Amino acid sequence: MDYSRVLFVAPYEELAEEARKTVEVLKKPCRVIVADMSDGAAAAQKALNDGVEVIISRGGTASLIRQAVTIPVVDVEVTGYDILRAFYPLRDIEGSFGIIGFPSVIKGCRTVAEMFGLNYFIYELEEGNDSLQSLNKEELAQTKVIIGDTLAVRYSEILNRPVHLIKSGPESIAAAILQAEGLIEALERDRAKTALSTVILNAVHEGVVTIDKNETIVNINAEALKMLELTPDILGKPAKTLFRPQLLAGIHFKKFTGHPERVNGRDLVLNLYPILVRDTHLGTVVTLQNAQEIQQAEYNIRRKLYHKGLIAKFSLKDFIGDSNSVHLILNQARKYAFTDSSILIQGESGTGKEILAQGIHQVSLRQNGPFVAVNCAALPENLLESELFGYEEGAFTGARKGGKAGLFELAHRGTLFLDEVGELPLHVQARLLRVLQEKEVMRVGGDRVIPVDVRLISATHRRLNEAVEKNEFRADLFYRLHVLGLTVPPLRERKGDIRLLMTKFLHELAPKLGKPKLNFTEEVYQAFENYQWPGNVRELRNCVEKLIVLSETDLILPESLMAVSFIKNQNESAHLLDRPHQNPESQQKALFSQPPETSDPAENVVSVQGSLNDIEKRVIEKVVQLENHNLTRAARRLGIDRSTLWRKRRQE
Ligand SMILES: Nc1ncnc2c1ncn2[C@@H]1O[C@H](COP(=O)(O)OP(=O)(O)OP(=O)(O)O)[C@@H](O)[C@H]1O
Repeated sequence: MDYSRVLFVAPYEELAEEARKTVEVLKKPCRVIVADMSDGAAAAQKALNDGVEVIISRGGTASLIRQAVTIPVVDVEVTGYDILRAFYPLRDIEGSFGIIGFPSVIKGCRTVAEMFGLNYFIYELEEGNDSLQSLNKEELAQTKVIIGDTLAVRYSEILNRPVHLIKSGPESIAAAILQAEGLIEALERDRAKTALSTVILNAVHEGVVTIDKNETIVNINAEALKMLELTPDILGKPAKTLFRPQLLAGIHFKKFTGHPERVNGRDLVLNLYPILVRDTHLGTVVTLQNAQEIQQAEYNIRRKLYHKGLIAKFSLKDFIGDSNSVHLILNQARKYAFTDSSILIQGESGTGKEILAQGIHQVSLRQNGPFVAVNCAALPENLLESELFGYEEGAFTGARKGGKAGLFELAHRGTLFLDEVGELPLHVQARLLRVLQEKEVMRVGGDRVIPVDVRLISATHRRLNEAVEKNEFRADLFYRLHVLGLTVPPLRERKGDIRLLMTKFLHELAPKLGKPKLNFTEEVYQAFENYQWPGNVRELRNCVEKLIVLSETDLILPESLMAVSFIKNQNESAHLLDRPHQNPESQQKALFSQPPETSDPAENVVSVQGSLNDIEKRVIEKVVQLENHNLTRAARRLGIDRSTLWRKRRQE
């Protein structure tokens, strides 16, 4: 114990003397001064500036000091020994005694006076009112001697009687000093705890504000001060200076987390925790987080976890073509890129719809965000919903522990590309519509909403407006997806692009395949221009690649076309080369034998030559055509899964 931390204010010299002796015996550092009543209080106040933390005093002086300072004041209690010591020498005095003092002294005195069989009267002083105004004059007149504490001694002249002071003995002084020491130790422990929690509170990255049960701010950490641009004088102010009263009203027994709120002009996310001690609400701890920082962190996590495959590879420059329609499409695409509206790209399979979607993302304001693509036809129906919207742990059997973020969440601040959007089942369409309206997703099996900022680009090879008419696609969703539209014509309608595409693909692929000098003959160019390309640019690219691989000289000759899958059959290739202006429909039909279709398309292909694969492919295409490009129905009719159908159509 530091010498300067405990001050003993003795109201009379003899007590001071006794205190000094006790201090020496106990070897406890304690400064002792003599000062009575208001002088004692003034001395105590002054001592605060010297770092005194506990004061010891006695009787009325102790009461006055307690009123003057905020630090703990220990009373030198009047013990039974002290009272006995005071009464013993007076025990043989004839006549009555007066006992004047504060309640703590009176009680013991009464017991001792009765033990000695004395006549006595009592005058009890009140804390804060130590006047003798209501003293009974008659009683006083019969009294020979007064016993009391320092106050009685002070009034001895007015009382006009001998006054015997109840002095404090060494035991009570020692008890007070030890109690003061205990208080200093408790203060130390308290300080250590406070220092620890202050360090913890200031080390956390969140703002923390503590409010007591009277809704007063009692603690605020450095981060909260910084976040809200406040100074520490906010302490002691009502909580409503910072928070809406309604916000705190409900926080008595239940924590409340993730609450977006504007505090002191800043957008924050608040968590409120009630402080409960044995079910009694003692206050609230509010933690504050910067809404933007949370979003950024969430976004970084999303990117980190799913960085693979979330980047757009193609730019608009990769969309090759010199026809008017291609120029028009690219022009529109560049304009659309600068908006945030949904885009629907329509066009046959292989016309480059995904290249356009990626290209738009690359020039859009979201270019640094993720590009997430999903093929709605390639995913089994039962998986589609959880893939798009994510799921919470335990949402269904086999759901991953901790749940899983959906593609919408992954595409946050970026673009989500829904390929084959026309294949979305109706119940998923309803959910998608809600997400687009609310701009937030709820994971499957979850109950919290997650705000998402996603630009949607969809693509379809179906005529979606016809699907709407047939009630296969929701009209409201169609209009939401089709705010802006792009239609990519099939390759057969822009034959002028064929030569350019052939050359580009040749220049891109031939060096990679170790045949940098390779060229097409004019006849091959023409044959390509004459073909109808049902698989569009994808098919053309694959054809070029195969021709490169199969070529044995530096020139690709018309004869090489025989080896290409779509015209593998010699008759067919001759047929295609001979009749360049045939329309696509009749050309498709030509792939099937005569007589024309019966009710079961499979019957139409029995006589078609070629490998089993070719025949299967033709059956599939025929059924897809008969089902008006509705892949779900086509798959059902073929007796295969929708995703299998999608895979088979893509297979070479
Ligand atoms: N205009 C184009 N320029 C260059 N390559 C193209 C073009 N159009 C298509 N391609 C080629 O065709 C392939 C398929 O393109 P993409 O996947 O964008 O077509 P899609 O219309 O989305 O097809 P699907 O409807 O079957 O998904 C691309 O990988 C690319 O090689």
